Amino acid sequence: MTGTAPRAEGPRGESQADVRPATTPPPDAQPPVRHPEAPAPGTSLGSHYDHCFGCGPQQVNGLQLEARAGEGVEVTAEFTVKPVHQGGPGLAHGGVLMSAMDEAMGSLNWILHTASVTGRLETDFVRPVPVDTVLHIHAEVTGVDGRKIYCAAEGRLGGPEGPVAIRAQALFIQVQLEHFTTHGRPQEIKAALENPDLFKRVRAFEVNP
Ligand SMILES: CCCCCCCC/C=C\CCCCCCCC(=O)SCCNC(=O)CCNC(=O)[C@H](O)C(C)(C)COP(=O)(O)OP(=O)(O)OC[C@H]1O[C@@H](n2cnc3c(N)ncnc32)[C@H](O)[C@@H]1OP(=O)(O)O
Repeated sequence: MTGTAPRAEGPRGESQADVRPATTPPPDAQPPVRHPEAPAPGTSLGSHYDHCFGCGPQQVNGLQLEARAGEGVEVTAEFTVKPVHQGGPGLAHGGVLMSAMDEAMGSLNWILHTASVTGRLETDFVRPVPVDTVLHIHAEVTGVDGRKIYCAAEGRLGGPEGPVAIRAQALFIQVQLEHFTTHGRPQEIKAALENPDLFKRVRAFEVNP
């Protein structure tokens, strides 16, 4: 009996011939460029939104990730795994670890001076990550193709040179400020727009990309 061959399609319905890992830059992607007004290497990037699960200081059960600018189009960040982040007993939840990688790669926006959101995120979990561990994350942009921003990140245990526990690749898509104002719940958008620093900072990306 001959079975039906599985459909050879990519995540967005591409044919097999077009399938390439969606988070790997195509050969004609441009190398990323550090924006001239990007924060100086070593500078803390701060939170893009106080209530963000990834970086918001007011989100007490969030990740409270603090990223710093690197020399290139890269950032470093430390994530301390707390009991509230558990999956298995005494171990970090995989989805929480993915969030930390997502947030670290999202903070590359400040280095490129653009606003972008995650379109696709792929993760390899290499080692378990116990509660109380500090995950040392390094994230970088690997290529830019129009609105598509290709990123990669690693999380290491015990120090920036420690063993790799998690690897991620992502495709971020550049968006306008209206992405947030159109889709976000009105009460949070209103409050965010009343924060003039945040609004100016993000709007500046569109005026001076
Ligand atoms: C006043 C308030 C102020 C607040 C402002 C704060 C700003 C702070 C600055 C920065 C924020 C940083 C935040 C970091 C947080 C961590 C990051 C997250 O977790 S973000 C949340 C999770 N992600 C989403 O919710 C996206 C949901 N998806 C969408 O909204 C759309 O699908 C979107 C925008 C991603 C794309 O939609 P389209 O209509 O704009 O564009 P199309 O044409 O569909 O895609 C453009 C290209 O990208 C490819 N593409 C899109 N998604 C893809 C996918 N999943 N896989 C492969 N390719 C994909 C497409 O094939 C297309 O490629 P081709 O130009 O034709 O070559």
